[in-house]
Amino acid sequence: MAYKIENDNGVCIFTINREEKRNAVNDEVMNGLREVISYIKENKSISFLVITGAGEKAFCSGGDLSEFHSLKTEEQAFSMLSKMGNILYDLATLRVPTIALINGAAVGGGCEIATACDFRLVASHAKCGFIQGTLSITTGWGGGTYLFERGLRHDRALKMLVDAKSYDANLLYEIGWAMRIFEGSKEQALDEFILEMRKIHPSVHQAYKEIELRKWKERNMYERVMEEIRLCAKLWESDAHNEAVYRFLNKSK
Ligand SMILES: CC[C@@H](C(=O)O)C(=O)SCCNC(=O)CCNC(=O)[C@H](O)C(C)(C)COP(=O)(O)OP(=O)(O)OC[C@H]1O[C@@H](n2cnc3c(N)ncnc32)[C@H](O)[C@@H]1OP(=O)(O)O
Repeated sequence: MAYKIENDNGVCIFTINREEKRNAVNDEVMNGLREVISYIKENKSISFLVITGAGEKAFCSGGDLSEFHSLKTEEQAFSMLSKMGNILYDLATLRVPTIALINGAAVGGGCEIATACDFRLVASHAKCGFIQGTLSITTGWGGGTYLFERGLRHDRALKMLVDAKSYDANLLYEIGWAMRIFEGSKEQALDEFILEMRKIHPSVHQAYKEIELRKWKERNMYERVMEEIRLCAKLWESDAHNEAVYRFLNKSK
């Protein structure tokens, strides 16, 4: 199965389980994310959602280019991008705190998933970046909009997007994208973080999130995410994008 969902005493852990593809997101993973979001909405005993990837090499390498490369037109691209864009919006607006447990590289859409989460705990060896520019596209799942809302200095957020390269963990911490860097096992890093969080009643965590989400509603967050996705869909059908994806998929041949 392309994903795993576990409930560890009120902490719901979603693991993308496609190590051989560096945990790239395909339709099955998207449907899994939908499933976990619905589960949390219906199950009030869940206090946290954690997203992570299988193995140590990658948290998530973004959209599965071998599957999504068949989408050629703007409308075809928009249909896939907006499906994931809606899922990420639902994730970002969940009542419970969300934690990206970044066990390895988070690039492209993987970096967008992490940015849509409230907290980013980053393994010291992990490199993360919005590398979409190297594929002649922009962030296609709303990640640019979330990044600009995350309180990073504007120049640092913008530079992270236009650099289109991966940053190491120290730099991610320095610019304020990573909340914490960890050495050793991700399970231990998560346990320590959850232990601190549990000192405060879940209703308090949820009340603070509500305050932030109200701000987002007033700032038309959903509409802005959809406009971002439309921009990416337009670039998706360009020759430059098609050629870049072809090069990636044929790099070792
Ligand atoms: C679609 C939405 C869009 C968005 O909105 O942002 C995107 O996400 S665009 C996709 C952006 N992602 C990429 O461009 C892929 C980037 N991948 C990498 O840079 C590297 O794979 C890595 C994540 C840094 C890991 O490097 P490494 O450990 O050296 O692994 P390999 O590169 O050798 O990959 C192993 C294996 O996995 C396949 N792979 C990796 N990422 C993807 C992907 N996103 N889609 C499909 N396949 C992917 C890679 O092709 C290798 O396959 P094999 O050669 O068959 O072993």
